[in-house]
Amino acid sequence: MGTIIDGAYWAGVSRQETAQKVQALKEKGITPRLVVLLIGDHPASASYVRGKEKAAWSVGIESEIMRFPAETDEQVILDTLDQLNQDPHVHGILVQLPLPAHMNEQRVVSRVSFEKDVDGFHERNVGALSIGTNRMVPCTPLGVMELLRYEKIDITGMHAVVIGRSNIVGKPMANLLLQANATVTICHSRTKDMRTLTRQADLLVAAVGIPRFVTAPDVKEGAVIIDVGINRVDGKICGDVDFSSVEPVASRITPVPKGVGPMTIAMLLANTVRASQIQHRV
Ligand SMILES: Nc1nc(=O)c2c([nH]1)NC[C@@H]1CN(c3ccc(C(=O)N[C@@H](CCC(=O)O)C(=O)O)cc3)C=[N+]21
Repeated sequence: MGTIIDGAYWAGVSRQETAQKVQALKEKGITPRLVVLLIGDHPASASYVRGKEKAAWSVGIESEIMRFPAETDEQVILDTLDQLNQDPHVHGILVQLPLPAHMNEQRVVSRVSFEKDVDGFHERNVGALSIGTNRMVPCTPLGVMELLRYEKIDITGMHAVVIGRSNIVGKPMANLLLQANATVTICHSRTKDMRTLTRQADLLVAAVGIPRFVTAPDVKEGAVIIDVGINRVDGKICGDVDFSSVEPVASRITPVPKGVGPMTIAMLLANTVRASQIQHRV
């Protein structure tokens, strides 16, 4: 039976560490500040954004949500970002994704100054990660690495298989695992005979966005299973892993909810503090 990794617990530990760093900054007269841009009225996005704001205040980070109607001109968003980039009281900027279809996602995301890019989506931060000079690292894969560290799982030499190749999770996840000396395989929608690959995984990261995609026959006995999926099925949230069939085969497994999700939020707060430190050179 796999031990369940308690992401909600570890996120609390991480938030406490962050809260102490916020205190230290405040003693120097610096109050970390995060601004979240929410464009359109995607209901899930609105709820995530409120969760982020609440978490920020809980560690002493000031947070503000700027809301824009879905039909807003992209130029209005770019101008807003230029202003926020200039504002010395703003340390972190996050543009909630997905954006309305008429906007160019990479253009908008890369308009955030790379020093305030707490999502780590700016081209410059992406490039830094790929050459190992990490600056801002995307929150979800960073949260996975923190979970592995907290759980004392040494991935050196492990065969890590990542399912999914998105810019937000799959690619940065593969880069971080590689930096930690895992042997990394990335699977995706065009991969042939995926099961043969996933069955070789000592560490399997599921980031496909398909509910219960990974089932017991995809998994090697004793593997560590990290479920990054957040899917809504019949009003309930479930992961990319079929938890009930996979859990008995795994050595450790993250649940959904209360697995990687809370760590993502905790890493957003940690990145905001890091951004404040970098901008004030402390
Ligand atoms: N620029 C940008 N950055 C993001 O980081 C980003 C984004 N856009 N767009 C949407 C996705 C989604 N995302 C989640 C983070 C935490 C939970 C989370 O903590 N979920 C709880 C459950 C919450 C619930 O019950 O609804 C859990 O897994 O336990 C979920 C989803 C961040 N995203």
